[in-house]
Amino acid sequence: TGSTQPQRMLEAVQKNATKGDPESVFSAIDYYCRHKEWAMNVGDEKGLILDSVLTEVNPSIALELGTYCGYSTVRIARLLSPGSKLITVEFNPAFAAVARQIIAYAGVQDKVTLVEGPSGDLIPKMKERFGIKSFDFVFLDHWKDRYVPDTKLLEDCGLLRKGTVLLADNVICPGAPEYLKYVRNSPRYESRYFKSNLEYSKVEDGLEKSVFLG
Ligand SMILES: C[C@H](C[C@H]1O[C@@H](n2cnc3c(N)ncnc32)[C@H](O)[C@@H]1O)NC(=O)c1cc(-c2ccc(F)cc2)cc(O)c1O
Ligand SMILES: [Mg+2]
Repeated sequence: TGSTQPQRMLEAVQKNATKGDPESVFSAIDYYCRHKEWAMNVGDEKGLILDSVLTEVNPSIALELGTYCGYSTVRIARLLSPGSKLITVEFNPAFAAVARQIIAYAGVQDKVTLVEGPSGDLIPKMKERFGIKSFDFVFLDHWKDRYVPDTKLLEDCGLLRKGTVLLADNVICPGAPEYLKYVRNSPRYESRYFKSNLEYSKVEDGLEKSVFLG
């Protein structure tokens, strides 16, 4: 009955996943999006790269830009150590409403703070609103032409520290060419490209991992 695609994804989760089991939640979404309706989740293939970078970083405080329906929110939150937090930013209220339900169904809501609004407005308020000193990890997955301005904003707001890891989705498809130029040419970042495929497809895409050097 779900009239929108995000609502149909939520239905697929409620029908096929086990409440409180994050793995079953994102697996149900992957199955639905691979076999029924494509959707712009980071997906299972790039998701494995996300998992491995997260396990390496083990962030105490993480930021996600572009929640969409919460697929990567659940993937990230399930790997966080006890007491660690993920702040995720989404400006589309309809997407945020579905994401909240998927996050709750997975049982990771205690680790996640979903903030509704545009990243450009919210990033400057992070310190005061959430008492954050700096982020250990940032997952960029929102409008691709916001990657550079928001990275600069994070720098200017003192929200990055020596060693903060930025991981950017879609640097090939749809593409974030300005962002690749920025992090690859800047002496303040150590950057590496993880080649993969666009979610649920054979088209090339990849994740760019960039360590802020301070
Ligand atoms: C941008 C979206 C992801 C979400 O980001 C929220 N958002 C935006 N700008 C802001 C902000 N400034 N602040 C807060 N939230 C924000 C939005 O509402 C979406 O829910 N992601 C994509 O468009 C996306 C597209 C594709 C894709 C690839 C090939 C195709 F043929 C077609 C589409 C693949 C992907 O993997 C994506 O990630
Ligand atoms: Mg993406």
